Amino acid sequence: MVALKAVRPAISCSSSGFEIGRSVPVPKVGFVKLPLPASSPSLGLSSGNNARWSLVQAMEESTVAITNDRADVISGENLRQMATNGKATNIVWHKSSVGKLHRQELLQQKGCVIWITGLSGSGKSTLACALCQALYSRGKLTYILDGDNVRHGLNRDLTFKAEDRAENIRRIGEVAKLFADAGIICIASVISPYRRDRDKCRSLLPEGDFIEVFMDVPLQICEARDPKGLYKLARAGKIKGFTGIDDPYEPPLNCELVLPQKGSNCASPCEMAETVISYLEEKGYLVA
Ligand SMILES: Nc1ncnc2c1ncn2[C@@H]1O[C@H](COP(=O)(O)OS(=O)(=O)O)[C@@H](OP(=O)(O)O)[C@H]1O
Ligand SMILES: Nc1ncnc2c1ncn2[C@@H]1O[C@H](COP(=O)(O)OP(=O)(O)O)[C@@H](O)[C@H]1O
Repeated sequence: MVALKAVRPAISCSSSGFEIGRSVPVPKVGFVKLPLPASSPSLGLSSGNNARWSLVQAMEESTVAITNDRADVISGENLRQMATNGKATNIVWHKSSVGKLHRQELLQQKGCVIWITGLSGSGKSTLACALCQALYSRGKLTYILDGDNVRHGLNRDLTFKAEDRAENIRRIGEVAKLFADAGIICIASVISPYRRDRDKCRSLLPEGDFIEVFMDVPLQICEARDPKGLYKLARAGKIKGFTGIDDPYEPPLNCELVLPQKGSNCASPCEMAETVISYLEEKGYLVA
């Protein structure tokens, strides 16, 4: 049994067998103090005096859960972003009278993130543009976050080392979350080679709103395309740590859509865009 202590205003609740991924109902408005797991090798946590705590702001009938070393509101009022987090403390979410539902009503669509992952040259940017165009012609608002482009501004300080790639993906995931909250269909087109980094972005969004699309194109085809000549440079040793050559790419294990290369044939970008649009229609993202 783990007691959850309220800080302000006074509330309390408790849970038995509190584990990673388990959720706890929160009875009233306020802050709950959640113990992070006492011992979890995967999180690198230790027990006893080193046990860590996390403050989460919650409302009546919200549900709080611990995932990825972090406590968060996962249902009830849409307050996921309210968690005291990282190095920032004593921060309180300021709510607007115009919310996501109003914006979605205005746009006649639902905000979500379409996360296109795959090797360099697999066709991520081409699909992103085709999708943007096809949705635009249906009167739907999208915004593309392309890895190459974001690295010209927001992420210009980042290299291609694993930790910088992780930070690149974290920032893009957070920005994509804001676009989705704006009611926009956000299309992220990034190699995002590590499963863990992609899964963290998924966990930022409500269930269903992160739609992972894998460009399943073999390395030899991407390399033969080589539109920027980067594979050639990587093979010549002039670029170190190039994804697929001397840096890893971890394909998704369980994503929403796989756009496969069949032998030397590949669906056209427009056909691929239609596949994604059919998915959005089926899941209700193209209506408010
Ligand atoms: N070392 C290395 N490895 C992979 N890619 C490289 C590298 N150096 C530069 N580039 C170019 O950067 C583009 C990928 O940026 P991303 O932000 O999508 O990469 S990542 O998600 O952080 O791995 C990628 O663009 P795309 O070809 O559109 O994928 C490359 O053009
Ligand atoms: N569906 C497709 N069929 C054939 N060629 C494609 C397709 N999609 C993209 N390409 C070509 O592949 C190359 C890489 O596409 P790009 O979208 O830049 O990939 P990425 O963004 O993954 O690096 C480009 O020359 C593009 O014209």
